[in-house]
Amino acid sequence: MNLILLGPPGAGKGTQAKRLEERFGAKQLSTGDLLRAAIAEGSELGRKVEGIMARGELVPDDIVVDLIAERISSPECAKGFILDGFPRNVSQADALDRMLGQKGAKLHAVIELGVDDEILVSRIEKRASEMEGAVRADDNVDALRKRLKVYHEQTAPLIAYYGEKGILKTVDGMADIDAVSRQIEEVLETAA
Ligand SMILES: Nc1ncnc2c1ncn2[C@@H]1O[C@H](COP(=O)(O)OP(=O)(O)O)[C@@H](O)[C@H]1O
Repeated sequence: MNLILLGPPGAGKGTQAKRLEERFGAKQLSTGDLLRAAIAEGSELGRKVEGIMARGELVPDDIVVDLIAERISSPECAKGFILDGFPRNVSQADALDRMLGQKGAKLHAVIELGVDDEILVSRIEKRASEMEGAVRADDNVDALRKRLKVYHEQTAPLIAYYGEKGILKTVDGMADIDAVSRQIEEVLETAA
């Protein structure tokens, strides 16, 4: 099962990706998590992306495309993958298409979690206040606004991109976590 979870920051992609991982044995690949791990390690890559991420901007395509290309063919993805945070623009989606073409693999579905901007801002503020000292560098209101702007300008066009390919499934991301999971299971049954 090869899936993409699409949706704005704070839509709950990570939470649903973890649940899908348990359910199907497919591997969650979160570019945000991979980049944060590189920063935590203090690697050259981490140093390169740290400031960009803190500002809520996108890191260069070649960096995230390489991160994904490396993992998608690894044994951990033997049962498939759940992409969370990638692709984030059309050029990344085209790169993914080429990668999958080379492997002879295909995407089963792209699941869009639909959420209102206002609800997102309050979710992120809540996340920031709950995490206190451990807050992510980009979980402040300015960076969030920037991330939402980038989402609308660069990532939202992927809704039409995958809609045209006939593999887009939209669920209501504002429902509670279990209800979102159930909706995803339902749309996957029809996608199989
Ligand atoms: N596919 C990607 N392309 C470019 N930058 C990315 C990508 N994935 C993650 N990032 C960087 O990591 C940051 C955090 O991403 P992520 O963890 O997915 O959080 P969120 O969905 O809450 O914004 C982004 O704002 C961006 O700087």
